[in-house]
Amino acid sequence: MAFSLGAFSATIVCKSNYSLEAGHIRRAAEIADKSAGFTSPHPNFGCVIAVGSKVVGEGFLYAQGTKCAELQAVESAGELCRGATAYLNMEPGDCHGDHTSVSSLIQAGISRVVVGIKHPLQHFRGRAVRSLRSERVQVDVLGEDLQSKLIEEALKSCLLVNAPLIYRAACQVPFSVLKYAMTLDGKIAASSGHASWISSKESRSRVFELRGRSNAIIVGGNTVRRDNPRLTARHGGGHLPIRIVMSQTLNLPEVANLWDTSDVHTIVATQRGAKKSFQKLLASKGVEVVEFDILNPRDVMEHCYDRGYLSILWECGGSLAAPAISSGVIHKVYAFVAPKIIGGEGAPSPVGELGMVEMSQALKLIDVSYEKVGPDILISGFLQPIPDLTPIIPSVNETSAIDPTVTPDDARILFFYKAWDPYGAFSNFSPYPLHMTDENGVYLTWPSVEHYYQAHKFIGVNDPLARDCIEKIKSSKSPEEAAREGRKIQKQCPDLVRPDWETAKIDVMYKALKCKFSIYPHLNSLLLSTAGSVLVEASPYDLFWGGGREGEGLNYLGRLLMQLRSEFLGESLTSRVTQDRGSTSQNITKTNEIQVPWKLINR
Ligand SMILES: NC(=O)C1=CN([C@@H]2O[C@H](COP(=O)(O)OP(=O)(O)OC[C@H]3O[C@@H](n4cnc5c(N)ncnc54)[C@H](OP(=O)(O)O)[C@@H]3O)[C@@H](O)[C@H]2O)C=CC1
Ligand SMILES: Nc1c(N[C@@H]2O[C@H](COP(=O)(O)O)[C@@H](O)[C@H]2O)[nH]c(=O)[nH]c1=O
Repeated sequence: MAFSLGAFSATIVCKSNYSLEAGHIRRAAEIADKSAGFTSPHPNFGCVIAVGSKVVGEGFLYAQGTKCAELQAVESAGELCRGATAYLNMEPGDCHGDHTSVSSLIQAGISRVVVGIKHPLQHFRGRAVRSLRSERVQVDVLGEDLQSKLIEEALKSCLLVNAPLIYRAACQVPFSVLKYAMTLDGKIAASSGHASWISSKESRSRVFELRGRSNAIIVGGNTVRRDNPRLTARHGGGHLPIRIVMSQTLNLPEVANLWDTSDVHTIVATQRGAKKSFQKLLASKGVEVVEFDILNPRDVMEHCYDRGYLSILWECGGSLAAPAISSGVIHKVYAFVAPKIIGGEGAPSPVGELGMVEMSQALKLIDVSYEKVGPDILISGFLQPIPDLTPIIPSVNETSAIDPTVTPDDARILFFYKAWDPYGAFSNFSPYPLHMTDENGVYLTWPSVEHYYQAHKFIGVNDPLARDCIEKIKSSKSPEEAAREGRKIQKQCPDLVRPDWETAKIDVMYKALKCKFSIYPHLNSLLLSTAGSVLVEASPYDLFWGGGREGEGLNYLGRLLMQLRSEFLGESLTSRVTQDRGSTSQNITKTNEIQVPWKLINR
């Protein structure tokens, strides 16, 4: 949609009104932050539409796949959008190719957009800004087009809201926060190891909120032995992070709160080969065990990065906090200081041996905040400054993903995983609604392939509970919620799962993929544009649908997409292997024999 030059020039604002501008951007950042951690991992977007000082519309993204912040704000402002200014904490990513964020602003007649920060990922960076400008919408980016002390502060609030994404993108590990509660004399427990409680109820509620913003909470084996923690977010609703225990010895109790995985998943990270019998016991309780050659904080963080985590909260004691700090994976510290003295020469302190001998070597926190929480003081600050992304991204590793002409090895492999990655539209979590008939020929709409797939675990089961589960999954707000719901019910109520699920699931998936790539022309083109490349879902832990960390996964999602591509290209690979016109699962089994050896390629 084009605008007349007259309308454009009439909306040039006086840039001296920085206090107003900064206020609206800070509000966009504030509402963006409301969804932090709720459905992870996704960036936080907020949009405020204003006419002068008056806010006429607001919106924030709840999770990927839900209505974008800009569209919500436009809908709430209605006709008042015409000629108004939209304030965005971050440039939209439009990772699903639908461009709703940008087009909703343009179509509503927004004449100026103020952007807090450009998108941190290189393949999105500047794209939405260019699209808006090409439609003659005036775009001002903080720090580039607008500069002042107030603007700098507003820019900082935007950086803080998406700090996890920025650190993750720049450092190739998730954003990590070390949190501890200590007495005024610097102890995190009495010399007996007893620690409940040092901080006040108010402080501990604050910790629940911090947990709710994180993808995972980490503790060491000793904390499990000593405290038997639950590590859940109990502040009333919101996201529940998974729990990670780092234990070299696996000398852990057979019964522990963390082994109850009915609501939240637990991972035990350990040394390769440690106590196999205990590993089996954990597995029987639904706890995932991940072995590392040498267990250390950096490798565990790289593993978490591969799993797509944005933000980690370390709630360990000092002996684990020290190597985490010295290996450079901790970015921020939250210290709750209680006005209590416990004494005790052997009482543990928050950070163990760092090898420093002079005070001048001490690590100095940056951007320190002091806050009174109940009777305690919360001191927080960064150990590493928020990275400046411009020169760092893309990293060498990212280049091959961004530019498909760059190949990591001889064969051309396109990895996809998270929905906002360059080929993220191939992910089942990318939010493309499917319109499909059910077994009675009735048209139904599924918000994503993931919703469809998860619900089909329970379809055809003659039990009203199964039908309730289907409805619950179908109405899940996001693909992540649908996945969580489907997996949870499957685990807790195996009787509700259709008996043929293991043999039917590939056909169910193929049907959903075929619908997705048939009804969205740009997805169809994207899939066809990959002809000649091997598609691999880079999921490090789903060894059926994904490719695994080192190629140990079966990559069925990648295989089905390649099969679909062949079908669309009219050169069915399977028909060359076999004339069998049977089910997809039969075809795919035969196709296995001629798969490109992508597993040989080291990512
Ligand atoms: N006030 C507070 O905020 C907190 C207090 N605490 C208290 O602190 C005490 C426990 O402290 P602490 O033993 O330091 O804490 P942790 O148990 O959290 O960390 C140490 C344990 O981590 C495991 N680990 C795995 N990899 C490493 C590695 N590379 N380096 C070191 N350890 C590794 C080991 O488990 P394994 O031995 O199984 O191999 C080790 O014993 C308890 O008394 C607890 O109550 C704990 C957390 C917070
Ligand atoms: N003692 C202590 C903390 N300890 C941390 O909290 C964990 C217990 O969590 P949960 O079982 O979920 O209540 C414990 O294992 C340790 O990691 N935290 C605090 O905020 N203040 C405190 O005084």
